[in-house]
Amino acid sequence: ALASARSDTLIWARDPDQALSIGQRHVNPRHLPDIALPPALRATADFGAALAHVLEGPDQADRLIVLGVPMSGLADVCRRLAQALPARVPGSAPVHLLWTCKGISPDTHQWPHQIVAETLPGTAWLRTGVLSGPSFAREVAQGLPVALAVASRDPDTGRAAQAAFHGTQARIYGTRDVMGVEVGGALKNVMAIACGISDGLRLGTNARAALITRGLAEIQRLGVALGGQADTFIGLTGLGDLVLTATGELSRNRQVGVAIGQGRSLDDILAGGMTAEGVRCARAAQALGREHGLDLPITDAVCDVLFGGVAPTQAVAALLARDPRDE
Ligand SMILES: NC(=O)c1ccc[n+]([C@@H]2O[C@H](COP(=O)([O-])OP(=O)(O)OC[C@H]3O[C@@H](n4cnc5c(N)ncnc54)[C@H](O)[C@@H]3O)[C@@H](O)[C@H]2O)c1
Ligand SMILES: O=P(O)(O)OC[C@H](O)CO
Repeated sequence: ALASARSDTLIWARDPDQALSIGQRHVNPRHLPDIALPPALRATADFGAALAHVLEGPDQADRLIVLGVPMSGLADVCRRLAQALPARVPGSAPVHLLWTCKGISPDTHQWPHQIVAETLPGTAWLRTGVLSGPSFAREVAQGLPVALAVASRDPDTGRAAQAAFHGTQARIYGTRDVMGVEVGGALKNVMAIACGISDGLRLGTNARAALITRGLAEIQRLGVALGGQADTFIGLTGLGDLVLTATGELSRNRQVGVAIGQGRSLDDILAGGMTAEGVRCARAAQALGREHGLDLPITDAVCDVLFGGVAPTQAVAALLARDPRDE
């Protein structure tokens, strides 16, 4: 999306073959082999060169770095940045740093913004935020329209993202609610697994709608307890991303759920190395819910099925057998 909006976009890929293919042949053979990437897109495997491109490039007005790695790689890339960033940035304009990952650290239960703050202590010129919302990479790479949100405590970061992404394809909305956006992004993956399980069991569209709606209530309950704003969860990064991921066939989290509902084992499904962030963050979400005394029944059911040896049909029966309550 960035490369179609501006011609000075450079991708850093740690694998030199990937970088060569993206930069020279404009194709990503590993993830999107059938899609032609914008011809102006450049790529490098040299981290220092990529950073210099941002810091020393001609357009100092809106210097933007987007970290497109999964949760498991976020701390690592931030540490690389911390080592490579100069003490004083050339020029006077700030550098804006966005991340796209959706999840919770399985070991420390940290949210992405907490990992960024810990590994990259802020300087006056580095402004940070999360880029999130309903966005299958394949559709974005095909040039189809997409609406996203950038959450940052610094409104300039939202404005920088708007300036960089807005074009014919993307709209970016700004918000200050970093926690709400990150909770929505992480928990919708858990709910997508639940919906996938339900669809794999052929429980019907009524059941799926119930899971989406009650799943959203669960996401909002945790998000508000952690300091997020209630209305964030009916926006792009809450309801929007939940609907996309719980119903869209391109979702890897949903695919995991469908395969489990059809009787496959988690180990077998993940053997090919697929990224399904909901699997890695479900237990952390459950633990955070317990810490805050919250009822998260769908998250509990997903954990029971993924890690507790509970059969999907048993988990559904347990959800239906819960005591009646007000909506
Ligand atoms: N794929 C999507 O449609 C999509 C859309 C929106 C948000 N997201 C979120 O963005 C994040 C990344 O998703 P993805 O699908 O691109 O994941 P991915 O697993 O395909 O990883 C993206 C790239 O990051 C690289 N990477 C991983 N760890 C790294 C490290 N330590 N250093 C350098 N590179 C590293 C991988 O090799 C890969 O090329 C996830 O948290 C996902 O939830 C994905
Ligand atoms: O393929 P998934 O399930 O990781 O979902 C991708 C994006 O998060 C959708 O917004």
